[in-house]
Amino acid sequence: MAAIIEIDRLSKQYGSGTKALDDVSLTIDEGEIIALLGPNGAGKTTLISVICGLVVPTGGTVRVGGHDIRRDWRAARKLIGLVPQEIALPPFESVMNCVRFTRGLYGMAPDDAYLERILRALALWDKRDAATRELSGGMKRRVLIAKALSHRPKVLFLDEPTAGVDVALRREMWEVVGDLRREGVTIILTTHYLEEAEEMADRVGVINRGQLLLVRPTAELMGEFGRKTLIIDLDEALNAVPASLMGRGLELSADGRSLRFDYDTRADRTGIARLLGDLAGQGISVRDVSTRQSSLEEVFLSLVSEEAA
Ligand SMILES: Nc1ncnc2c1ncn2[C@@H]1O[C@H](COP(=O)(O)OP(=O)(O)OP(=O)(O)O)[C@@H](O)[C@H]1O
Repeated sequence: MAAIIEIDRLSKQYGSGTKALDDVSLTIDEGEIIALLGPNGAGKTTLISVICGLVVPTGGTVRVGGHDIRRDWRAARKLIGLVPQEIALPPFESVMNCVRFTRGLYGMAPDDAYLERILRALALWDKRDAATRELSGGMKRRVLIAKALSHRPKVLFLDEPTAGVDVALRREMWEVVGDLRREGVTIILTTHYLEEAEEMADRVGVINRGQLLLVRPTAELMGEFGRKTLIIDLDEALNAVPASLMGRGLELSADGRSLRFDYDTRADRTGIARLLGDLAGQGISVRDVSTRQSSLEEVFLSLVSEEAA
């Protein structure tokens, strides 16, 4: 797949001395959805702002559709739509006029047929003549998306699209993003919600203190998190894992009273039934079994705290 965004060794140090981006490199392919995860102040908004030409980097380069964002900013900007974190709309303007106006800012000829399509897709067509102050918070957010799409960008940035919105609305936003992807729009979103990244993104990038700690396909990450641990509490303590059960990845606790067994939840055969059968065959009686699973949340937190250490 062709690369649409190429970020090479990007850094940004603000005048205050804060290093918001530290040597970030990332290539994003056309049509993919990538979620950037990271705690407050990690540098997510700065990264988006640099790509969109709103913040000047102190080092490195960014190309959008092959155009350098600094030397060739006009061509790069045309390919980009940005949905900012803050909702700011002219309160007395109608929805349709807002969207028309934004399209005009990009120097594009009027195209009401296209704008109708996006307003319909965003379930705003019925509200096209309403003043924006009459809309609910969720509708306002969708107007921001309509504005960002008004010039038919190839790349859409969503900066915390569902911050502070309720569960139903969050699901609705996810659907909108899914529809955009089907249209071939590349989407980069920032979020604090791991569930959101899981639900929508092809790849997840974790940013902390200006550094991109990892970028991995979501399915691959989820695959890792698909691993579970079975904890088997024993009636009587063992001194060691029985020889006949060696090589199965069993781990005995320090007090000898429980065994841990890692398995893949998605495997056809997890090996649990056989293991329990074999334990019984060895005359080892089991008092209780429980499972635990590390979530994306835990892995994310451990990554971020390792960095801080
Ligand atoms: N205009 C600015 N001047 C000085 N420092 C800034 C400016 N904008 C952001 N910063 C600092 O840069 C760092 C990264 O901020 P940024 O807004 O990019 O983080 P973020 O990951 O988007 O956070 P959040 O999740 O809270 O939106 C923070 O330490 C922030 O205080």
